[in-house]
Amino acid sequence: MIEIKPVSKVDATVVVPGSKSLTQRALIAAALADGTSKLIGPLASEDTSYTSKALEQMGILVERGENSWVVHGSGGKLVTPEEDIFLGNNGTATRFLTSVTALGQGDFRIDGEERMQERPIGPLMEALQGWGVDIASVNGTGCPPLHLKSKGITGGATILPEGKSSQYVSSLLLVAPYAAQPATLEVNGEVLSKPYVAMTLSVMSDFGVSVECNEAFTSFTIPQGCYRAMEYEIEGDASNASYFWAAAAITGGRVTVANVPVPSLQGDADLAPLLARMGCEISLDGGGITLRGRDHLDGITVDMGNMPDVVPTLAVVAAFAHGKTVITNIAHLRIKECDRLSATLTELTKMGARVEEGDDFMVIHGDGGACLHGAEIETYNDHRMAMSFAVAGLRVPGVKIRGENCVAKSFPTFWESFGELG
Ligand SMILES: O=C(O)C1=C[C@@H](OP(=O)(O)O)[C@@H](O)[C@H](O)C1
Ligand SMILES: C=C(OP(=O)(O)O)C(=O)O
Repeated sequence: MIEIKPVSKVDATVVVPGSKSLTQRALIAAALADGTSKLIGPLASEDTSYTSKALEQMGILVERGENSWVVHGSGGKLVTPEEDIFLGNNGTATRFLTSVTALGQGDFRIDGEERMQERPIGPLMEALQGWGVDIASVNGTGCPPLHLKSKGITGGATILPEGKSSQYVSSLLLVAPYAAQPATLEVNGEVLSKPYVAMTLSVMSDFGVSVECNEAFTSFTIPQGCYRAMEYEIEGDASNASYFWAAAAITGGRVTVANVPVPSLQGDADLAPLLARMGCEISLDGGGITLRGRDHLDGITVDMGNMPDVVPTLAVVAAFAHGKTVITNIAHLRIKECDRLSATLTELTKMGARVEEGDDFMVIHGDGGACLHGAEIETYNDHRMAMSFAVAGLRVPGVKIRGENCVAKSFPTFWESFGELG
Protein backbone atom coordinates (compact mmCIF):
# COMPACT_ATOMS: atom_id res chain seq x y z
CA MET A 1 0.00 0.00 0.00
CA ILE A 2 1.21 3.49 -0.79
CA GLU A 3 0.03 6.74 0.84
CA ILE A 4 -0.16 9.88 -1.28
CA LYS A 5 0.91 13.15 0.33
CA PRO A 6 -1.08 16.24 -0.63
CA VAL A 7 0.73 19.03 -2.47
CA SER A 8 -0.26 22.66 -2.95
CA LYS A 9 -0.08 23.44 -6.66
CA VAL A 10 1.78 21.09 -8.98
CA ASP A 11 4.15 22.71 -11.45
CA ALA A 12 5.84 20.21 -13.73
CA THR A 13 6.79 19.09 -17.20
CA VAL A 14 6.58 15.34 -17.70
CA VAL A 15 7.42 12.87 -20.44
CA VAL A 16 5.15 9.82 -20.37
CA PRO A 17 6.12 6.38 -21.71
CA GLY A 18 5.02 5.40 -25.22
CA SER A 19 1.39 4.64 -26.06
CA LYS A 20 0.33 1.11 -25.14
CA SER A 21 -2.19 0.98 -27.97
CA LEU A 22 0.25 2.24 -30.62
CA THR A 23 3.05 -0.03 -29.38
CA GLN A 24 0.86 -3.13 -29.68
CA ARG A 25 -0.43 -2.21 -33.15
CA ALA A 26 3.03 -1.34 -34.43
CA LEU A 27 4.45 -4.59 -33.01
CA ILE A 28 1.83 -6.61 -34.87
CA ALA A 29 2.16 -4.71 -38.17
CA ALA A 30 5.95 -4.98 -37.95
CA ALA A 31 5.73 -8.69 -37.10
CA LEU A 32 3.60 -9.33 -40.21
CA ALA A 33 5.68 -7.02 -42.43
CA ASP A 34 8.19 -8.21 -44.95
CA GLY A 35 11.53 -7.02 -43.53
CA THR A 36 12.94 -5.39 -40.45
CA SER A 37 11.16 -2.51 -38.70
CA LYS A 38 12.31 -0.22 -35.94
CA LEU A 39 9.84 1.05 -33.34
CA ILE A 40 11.00 4.26 -31.69
CA GLY A 41 9.75 5.14 -28.19
CA PRO A 42 7.71 1.95 -27.57
CA LEU A 43 6.13 1.24 -24.19
CA ALA A 44 8.01 -1.35 -22.12
CA SER A 45 5.40 -2.71 -19.69
CA GLU A 46 3.73 -5.92 -18.60
CA ASP A 47 1.16 -5.79 -21.43
CA THR A 48 3.60 -5.07 -24.23
CA SER A 49 5.88 -7.84 -22.88
CA TYR A 50 3.00 -10.31 -23.19
CA THR A 51 2.46 -9.17 -26.79
CA SER A 52 6.08 -9.41 -27.86
CA LYS A 53 6.56 -12.76 -26.07
CA ALA A 54 3.54 -14.20 -27.90
CA LEU A 55 4.89 -12.94 -31.22
CA GLU A 56 8.22 -14.55 -30.38
CA GLN A 57 6.36 -17.85 -29.85
CA MET A 58 5.22 -17.44 -33.47
CA GLY A 59 8.79 -17.05 -34.69
CA ILE A 60 9.12 -13.24 -34.68
CA LEU A 61 12.37 -11.91 -33.27
CA VAL A 62 11.85 -8.70 -31.25
CA GLU A 63 15.09 -7.08 -30.11
CA ARG A 64 14.14 -4.76 -27.27
CA GLY A 65 16.60 -1.89 -26.76
CA GLU A 66 16.35 1.01 -24.30
CA ASN A 67 14.41 3.41 -26.53
CA SER A 68 13.79 1.42 -29.70
CA TRP A 69 12.80 -2.10 -30.61
CA VAL A 70 13.83 -3.91 -33.78
CA VAL A 71 11.22 -6.32 -35.13
CA HIS A 72 12.17 -8.92 -37.72
CA GLY A 73 8.98 -9.33 -39.73
CA SER A 74 7.78 -12.66 -41.10
CA GLY A 75 5.93 -11.45 -44.20
CA GLY A 76 2.90 -13.11 -42.60
CA LYS A 77 4.44 -16.61 -42.34
CA LEU A 78 4.10 -17.63 -38.72
CA VAL A 79 5.65 -20.54 -36.85
CA THR A 80 3.27 -22.79 -34.87
CA PRO A 81 3.59 -21.96 -31.15
CA GLU A 82 4.94 -24.95 -29.23
CA GLU A 83 3.17 -23.90 -26.05
CA ASP A 84 -0.16 -22.26 -25.39
CA ILE A 85 -0.21 -18.48 -25.60
CA PHE A 86 -0.78 -16.69 -22.27
CA LEU A 87 -1.60 -13.01 -22.28
CA GLY A 88 -2.32 -12.09 -18.65
CA ASN A 89 -5.10 -9.52 -18.49
CA ASN A 90 -4.10 -7.84 -21.74
CA GLY A 91 -7.43 -7.39 -23.50
CA THR A 92 -5.93 -5.68 -26.54
CA ALA A 93 -3.40 -8.46 -27.18
CA THR A 94 -5.90 -11.24 -26.45
CA ARG A 95 -8.27 -9.81 -29.05
CA PHE A 96 -5.55 -8.90 -31.60
CA LEU A 97 -3.44 -12.05 -31.32
CA THR A 98 -6.44 -14.34 -31.62
CA SER A 99 -6.69 -13.15 -35.24
CA VAL A 100 -2.92 -13.14 -35.75
CA THR A 101 -2.59 -16.75 -34.61
CA ALA A 102 -5.44 -17.65 -36.96
CA LEU A 103 -3.12 -16.67 -39.83
CA GLY A 104 -0.68 -19.46 -38.89
CA GLN A 105 -0.97 -23.24 -38.71
CA GLY A 106 -1.55 -25.55 -35.75
CA ASP A 107 -3.71 -26.49 -32.84
CA PHE A 108 -3.29 -24.48 -29.63
CA ARG A 109 -4.88 -22.42 -26.89
CA ILE A 110 -4.92 -18.74 -26.01
CA ASP A 111 -5.47 -18.01 -22.35
CA GLY A 112 -5.15 -15.30 -19.74
CA GLU A 113 -5.62 -14.50 -16.07
CA GLU A 114 -8.85 -15.14 -14.21
CA ARG A 115 -10.23 -11.68 -15.10
CA MET A 116 -9.35 -12.17 -18.79
CA GLN A 117 -11.47 -15.33 -18.64
CA GLU A 118 -14.44 -13.06 -17.88
CA ARG A 119 -13.79 -10.55 -20.67
CA PRO A 120 -15.89 -11.43 -23.77
CA ILE A 121 -14.48 -12.31 -27.15
CA GLY A 122 -17.52 -14.11 -28.66
CA PRO A 123 -18.31 -11.53 -31.38
CA LEU A 124 -14.72 -11.71 -32.64
CA MET A 125 -14.86 -15.52 -32.68
CA GLU A 126 -18.04 -15.40 -34.78
CA ALA A 127 -16.53 -12.96 -37.28
CA LEU A 128 -13.40 -15.11 -37.57
CA GLN A 129 -15.58 -18.18 -38.14
CA GLY A 130 -17.04 -16.22 -41.07
CA TRP A 131 -13.50 -16.12 -42.46
CA GLY A 132 -13.15 -19.90 -42.08
CA VAL A 133 -11.38 -20.01 -38.72
CA ASP A 134 -11.93 -23.01 -36.44
CA ILE A 135 -12.14 -21.41 -33.00
CA ALA A 136 -14.01 -22.21 -29.79
CA SER A 137 -14.26 -20.92 -26.26
CA VAL A 138 -13.00 -23.87 -24.18
CA ASN A 139 -15.53 -23.38 -21.35
CA GLY A 140 -18.34 -22.30 -23.66
CA THR A 141 -18.44 -18.86 -21.99
CA GLY A 142 -17.59 -16.75 -25.05
CA CYS A 143 -14.42 -15.75 -23.17
CA PRO A 144 -10.89 -17.19 -23.04
CA PRO A 145 -9.43 -19.77 -22.86
CA LEU A 146 -9.80 -20.24 -26.61
CA HIS A 147 -8.98 -23.28 -28.70
CA LEU A 148 -7.84 -22.62 -32.27
CA LYS A 149 -7.09 -25.00 -35.10
CA SER A 150 -5.40 -22.51 -37.39
CA LYS A 151 -4.95 -22.88 -41.11
CA GLY A 152 -5.11 -19.29 -42.32
CA ILE A 153 -8.12 -17.05 -43.00
CA THR A 154 -10.21 -17.26 -46.13
CA GLY A 155 -11.28 -13.61 -46.39
CA GLY A 156 -14.44 -12.74 -48.35
CA ALA A 157 -17.36 -11.29 -46.42
CA THR A 158 -17.81 -11.56 -42.69
CA ILE A 159 -20.06 -9.92 -40.10
CA LEU A 160 -19.06 -8.82 -36.61
CA PRO A 161 -22.07 -9.15 -34.28
CA GLU A 162 -22.78 -6.25 -31.92
CA GLY A 163 -20.29 -6.11 -29.06
CA LYS A 164 -18.79 -3.81 -26.50
CA SER A 165 -15.23 -3.54 -27.74
CA SER A 166 -13.58 -1.82 -30.69
CA GLN A 167 -10.73 -4.28 -30.26
CA TYR A 168 -12.73 -6.88 -32.23
CA VAL A 169 -12.83 -4.52 -35.23
CA SER A 170 -9.15 -3.59 -34.96
CA SER A 171 -8.18 -7.23 -34.61
CA LEU A 172 -10.00 -8.26 -37.81
CA LEU A 173 -8.64 -5.28 -39.75
CA LEU A 174 -5.02 -5.94 -38.78
CA VAL A 175 -4.98 -9.45 -40.24
CA ALA A 176 -7.40 -9.02 -43.14
CA PRO A 177 -4.72 -8.08 -45.73
CA TYR A 178 -3.28 -11.61 -45.28
CA ALA A 179 -6.52 -13.42 -46.16
CA ALA A 180 -6.61 -15.82 -49.11
CA GLN A 181 -9.10 -13.50 -50.89
CA PRO A 182 -9.87 -9.77 -50.51
CA ALA A 183 -11.95 -9.26 -47.37
CA THR A 184 -14.94 -7.21 -46.29
CA LEU A 185 -16.18 -6.62 -42.78
CA GLU A 186 -19.64 -5.39 -41.74
CA VAL A 187 -20.25 -4.48 -38.10
CA ASN A 188 -23.68 -4.82 -36.50
CA GLY A 189 -24.60 -2.04 -34.07
CA GLU A 190 -22.68 1.00 -32.91
CA VAL A 191 -18.89 0.82 -32.68
CA LEU A 192 -17.71 2.03 -29.27
CA SER A 193 -14.23 3.46 -28.62
CA LYS A 194 -14.05 4.61 -32.28
CA PRO A 195 -10.73 6.49 -32.04
CA TYR A 196 -9.02 3.14 -31.50
CA VAL A 197 -10.33 1.94 -34.87
CA ALA A 198 -9.05 5.15 -36.47
CA MET A 199 -5.70 4.47 -34.82
CA THR A 200 -5.62 0.96 -36.29
CA LEU A 201 -6.37 2.31 -39.77
CA SER A 202 -3.64 4.92 -39.36
CA VAL A 203 -1.01 2.36 -38.33
CA MET A 204 -2.06 0.05 -41.20
CA SER A 205 -1.77 2.93 -43.64
CA ASP A 206 1.68 3.88 -42.31
CA PHE A 207 2.74 0.27 -42.83
CA GLY A 208 1.45 0.47 -46.41
CA VAL A 209 -2.12 -0.94 -46.41
CA SER A 210 -5.08 1.40 -47.05
CA VAL A 211 -8.56 0.29 -46.02
CA GLU A 212 -11.82 1.70 -47.40
CA CYS A 213 -14.55 2.36 -44.84
CA ASN A 214 -17.61 4.42 -43.96
CA GLU A 215 -17.63 7.18 -41.34
CA ALA A 216 -19.42 5.08 -38.73
CA PHE A 217 -16.71 2.39 -38.97
CA THR A 218 -19.32 -0.29 -39.64
CA SER A 219 -18.31 -1.26 -43.18
CA PHE A 220 -14.78 -2.02 -44.37
CA THR A 221 -13.13 -3.29 -47.54
CA ILE A 222 -9.60 -4.49 -46.97
CA PRO A 223 -7.24 -5.18 -49.89
CA GLN A 224 -4.83 -8.11 -49.89
CA GLY A 225 -1.27 -7.11 -49.23
CA CYS A 226 1.74 -7.29 -46.97
CA TYR A 227 2.82 -4.60 -44.51
CA ARG A 228 5.93 -2.70 -45.52
CA ALA A 229 8.69 -2.68 -42.88
CA MET A 230 9.46 0.82 -41.62
CA GLU A 231 10.82 3.02 -38.86
CA TYR A 232 7.78 3.93 -36.73
CA GLU A 233 7.76 6.57 -34.01
CA ILE A 234 5.35 6.09 -31.10
CA GLU A 235 3.60 9.00 -29.35
CA GLY A 236 3.57 9.32 -25.57
CA ASP A 237 0.57 7.56 -23.99
CA ALA A 238 -2.37 9.96 -23.72
CA SER A 239 -4.33 7.77 -21.26
CA ASN A 240 -1.34 7.88 -18.94
CA ALA A 241 -0.89 11.61 -19.53
CA SER A 242 -4.41 12.05 -18.13
CA TYR A 243 -3.26 11.58 -14.51
CA PHE A 244 -0.84 14.49 -14.84
CA TRP A 245 -3.37 16.81 -16.51
CA ALA A 246 -5.85 15.86 -13.78
CA ALA A 247 -3.23 16.71 -11.14
CA ALA A 248 -2.98 20.23 -12.59
CA ALA A 249 -6.78 20.50 -12.77
CA ILE A 250 -7.50 19.64 -9.13
CA THR A 251 -4.55 21.46 -7.52
CA GLY A 252 -4.88 24.63 -9.62
CA GLY A 253 -1.32 24.07 -10.87
CA ARG A 254 0.37 23.51 -14.22
CA VAL A 255 1.48 20.34 -16.00
CA THR A 256 2.95 20.07 -19.47
CA VAL A 257 3.01 16.61 -21.00
CA ALA A 258 5.78 17.07 -23.51
CA ASN A 259 5.29 14.04 -25.74
CA VAL A 260 1.59 13.78 -26.53
CA PRO A 261 1.36 15.74 -29.80
CA VAL A 262 -1.46 17.78 -31.26
CA PRO A 263 -3.10 16.38 -33.27
CA SER A 264 -2.72 12.98 -31.64
CA LEU A 265 -3.65 9.54 -32.95
CA GLN A 266 -5.05 8.82 -29.49
CA GLY A 267 -8.64 9.68 -28.65
CA ASP A 268 -7.74 10.02 -24.96
CA ALA A 269 -5.79 13.21 -25.75
CA ASP A 270 -9.27 14.78 -25.95
CA LEU A 271 -9.47 14.66 -22.17
CA ALA A 272 -7.41 17.88 -22.10
CA PRO A 273 -10.06 19.97 -23.93
CA LEU A 274 -12.71 18.39 -21.69
CA LEU A 275 -10.84 19.60 -18.62
CA ALA A 276 -10.74 23.01 -20.29
CA ARG A 277 -14.56 22.82 -20.53
CA MET A 278 -14.58 22.29 -16.75
CA GLY A 279 -12.59 25.49 -16.27
CA CYS A 280 -8.91 24.72 -16.88
CA GLU A 281 -6.76 26.52 -19.38
CA ILE A 282 -5.15 24.54 -22.17
CA SER A 283 -2.17 25.61 -24.27
CA LEU A 284 0.19 23.97 -26.69
CA ASP A 285 3.79 24.53 -25.65
CA GLY A 286 6.89 23.04 -27.20
CA GLY A 287 5.09 20.20 -28.99
CA GLY A 288 3.15 19.07 -25.91
CA ILE A 289 -0.14 19.86 -24.16
CA THR A 290 -0.12 22.12 -21.09
CA LEU A 291 -3.00 22.18 -18.65
CA ARG A 292 -3.39 24.93 -16.06
CA GLY A 293 -5.92 24.51 -13.29
CA ARG A 294 -7.87 27.40 -11.79
CA ASP A 295 -9.48 27.86 -8.39
CA HIS A 296 -12.82 26.63 -9.66
CA LEU A 297 -13.95 23.61 -11.71
CA ASP A 298 -17.48 23.11 -13.03
CA GLY A 299 -19.26 19.78 -13.53
CA ILE A 300 -20.08 18.77 -17.13
CA THR A 301 -22.29 16.34 -19.00
CA VAL A 302 -20.32 14.26 -21.48
CA ASP A 303 -20.61 11.14 -23.65
CA MET A 304 -17.40 9.16 -22.99
CA GLY A 305 -18.14 6.26 -25.36
CA ASN A 306 -14.98 7.10 -27.29
CA MET A 307 -12.66 7.57 -24.30
CA PRO A 308 -13.32 4.71 -21.87
CA ASP A 309 -9.86 4.57 -20.32
CA VAL A 310 -9.93 8.13 -18.98
CA VAL A 311 -13.36 7.88 -17.34
CA PRO A 312 -11.88 7.10 -13.88
CA THR A 313 -9.57 10.11 -14.29
CA LEU A 314 -12.49 12.36 -15.22
CA ALA A 315 -14.64 10.98 -12.40
CA VAL A 316 -11.96 11.82 -9.83
CA VAL A 317 -11.64 15.37 -11.21
CA ALA A 318 -15.45 15.67 -11.14
CA ALA A 319 -15.44 15.01 -7.39
CA PHE A 320 -13.45 18.26 -7.00
CA ALA A 321 -15.72 20.24 -9.34
CA HIS A 322 -18.80 22.23 -8.38
CA GLY A 323 -22.10 20.75 -9.50
CA LYS A 324 -23.16 17.62 -11.29
CA THR A 325 -20.98 15.68 -13.75
CA VAL A 326 -22.89 13.17 -15.86
CA ILE A 327 -20.80 10.66 -17.83
CA THR A 328 -22.80 8.64 -20.36
CA ASN A 329 -22.36 5.76 -22.86
CA ILE A 330 -19.88 3.85 -20.70
CA ALA A 331 -21.35 0.34 -20.39
CA HIS A 332 -18.09 -0.99 -21.87
CA LEU A 333 -16.27 0.05 -18.68
CA ARG A 334 -17.81 -3.00 -17.05
CA ILE A 335 -15.64 -5.42 -19.08
CA LYS A 336 -12.25 -3.80 -18.51
CA GLU A 337 -9.58 -4.92 -16.03
CA CYS A 338 -12.39 -4.74 -13.47
CA ASP A 339 -15.94 -3.42 -13.60
CA ARG A 340 -14.56 0.11 -13.77
CA LEU A 341 -17.94 1.82 -13.68
CA SER A 342 -18.87 0.29 -10.32
CA ALA A 343 -15.33 0.28 -8.95
CA THR A 344 -14.80 3.99 -9.59
CA LEU A 345 -18.05 4.91 -7.86
CA THR A 346 -17.49 2.52 -4.95
CA GLU A 347 -14.10 4.08 -4.23
CA LEU A 348 -15.34 7.66 -4.68
CA THR A 349 -18.13 6.87 -2.21
CA LYS A 350 -15.53 5.55 0.24
CA MET A 351 -13.90 8.98 0.04
CA GLY A 352 -17.19 10.70 0.87
CA ALA A 353 -18.37 11.66 -2.63
CA ARG A 354 -22.06 11.61 -3.56
CA VAL A 355 -22.56 9.53 -6.73
CA GLU A 356 -25.19 7.67 -8.74
CA GLU A 357 -24.69 4.56 -10.87
CA GLY A 358 -26.68 3.54 -13.95
CA ASP A 359 -26.20 0.59 -16.30
CA ASP A 360 -24.25 2.74 -18.74
CA PHE A 361 -23.74 6.06 -16.95
CA MET A 362 -22.46 7.62 -13.77
CA VAL A 363 -23.24 10.86 -11.96
CA ILE A 364 -20.89 12.62 -9.56
CA HIS A 365 -22.31 15.42 -7.43
CA GLY A 366 -19.26 17.63 -6.86
CA ASP A 367 -18.99 20.16 -4.04
CA GLY A 368 -15.52 21.41 -4.82
CA GLY A 369 -14.05 18.49 -2.88
CA ALA A 370 -15.27 19.74 0.52
CA CYS A 371 -16.90 16.42 1.47
CA LEU A 372 -13.92 14.28 0.51
CA HIS A 373 -11.76 12.51 3.09
CA GLY A 374 -8.92 10.00 3.07
CA ALA A 375 -9.59 6.29 2.52
CA GLU A 376 -7.86 3.04 1.69
CA ILE A 377 -8.57 2.69 -2.02
CA GLU A 378 -9.11 -0.80 -3.45
CA THR A 379 -7.66 -0.99 -6.97
CA TYR A 380 -9.10 -4.36 -8.12
CA ASN A 381 -5.81 -5.12 -9.90
CA ASP A 382 -6.67 -2.29 -12.32
CA HIS A 383 -3.85 0.10 -13.16
CA ARG A 384 -6.27 2.90 -14.07
CA MET A 385 -7.97 2.73 -10.65
CA ALA A 386 -4.58 3.07 -8.92
CA MET A 387 -3.40 5.99 -11.04
CA SER A 388 -6.71 7.92 -10.98
CA PHE A 389 -7.15 7.72 -7.22
CA ALA A 390 -3.51 8.67 -6.65
CA VAL A 391 -4.50 12.01 -8.20
CA ALA A 392 -7.22 12.49 -5.54
CA GLY A 393 -4.52 12.07 -2.88
CA LEU A 394 -2.78 15.23 -4.09
CA ARG A 395 -5.65 17.22 -2.56
CA VAL A 396 -7.08 14.96 0.15
CA PRO A 397 -4.91 13.79 3.06
CA GLY A 398 -4.91 10.09 3.92
CA VAL A 399 -5.52 8.57 0.47
CA LYS A 400 -3.86 5.15 0.48
CA ILE A 401 -3.65 3.03 -2.67
CA ARG A 402 -3.78 -0.74 -2.20
CA GLY A 403 -2.08 -3.07 -4.70
CA GLU A 404 -0.10 -0.21 -6.23
CA ASN A 405 2.05 -2.54 -8.32
CA CYS A 406 -0.82 -3.04 -10.78
CA VAL A 407 0.47 0.07 -12.62
CA ALA A 408 3.05 -2.25 -14.23
CA LYS A 409 0.40 -3.16 -16.83
CA SER A 410 0.82 0.11 -18.71
CA PHE A 411 3.12 2.44 -16.74
CA PRO A 412 5.77 0.65 -14.65
CA THR A 413 7.51 3.93 -13.71
CA PHE A 414 4.28 5.70 -12.70
CA TRP A 415 5.11 6.09 -9.00
CA GLU A 416 8.52 7.64 -9.73
CA SER A 417 7.00 10.13 -12.22
CA PHE A 418 4.06 10.89 -9.95
CA GLY A 419 6.42 11.39 -6.99
CA GLU A 420 8.15 14.15 -8.94
CA LEU A 421 4.95 16.22 -8.84
CA GLY A 422 5.45 16.70 -5.09
O1 LIG B 1 -7.55 -0.92 -29.15
C1 LIG B 1 -7.00 -0.55 -28.11
O2 LIG B 1 -5.76 -0.37 -28.04
C2 LIG B 1 -7.82 -0.29 -26.93
C3 LIG B 1 -9.19 -0.13 -27.04
C4 LIG B 1 -10.07 0.19 -25.91
O3 LIG B 1 -10.85 -0.95 -25.61
P1 LIG B 1 -12.38 -1.14 -26.10
O4 LIG B 1 -12.44 -0.97 -27.55
O5 LIG B 1 -12.67 -2.55 -25.66
O6 LIG B 1 -13.20 -0.13 -25.36
C5 LIG B 1 -9.30 0.59 -24.66
O7 LIG B 1 -10.12 0.50 -23.53
C6 LIG B 1 -8.06 -0.27 -24.45
O8 LIG B 1 -7.34 0.15 -23.32
C7 LIG B 1 -7.14 -0.16 -25.63
C1 LIG C 1 -8.78 -1.57 -20.92
C2 LIG C 1 -7.46 -1.50 -20.98
O1 LIG C 1 -6.65 -2.38 -21.59
P1 LIG C 1 -6.95 -3.80 -22.25
O2 LIG C 1 -8.35 -3.81 -22.77
O3 LIG C 1 -5.93 -3.92 -23.33
O4 LIG C 1 -6.73 -4.84 -21.19
C3 LIG C 1 -6.74 -0.34 -20.38
O5 LIG C 1 -5.53 -0.24 -20.56
O6 LIG C 1 -7.37 0.48 -19.70
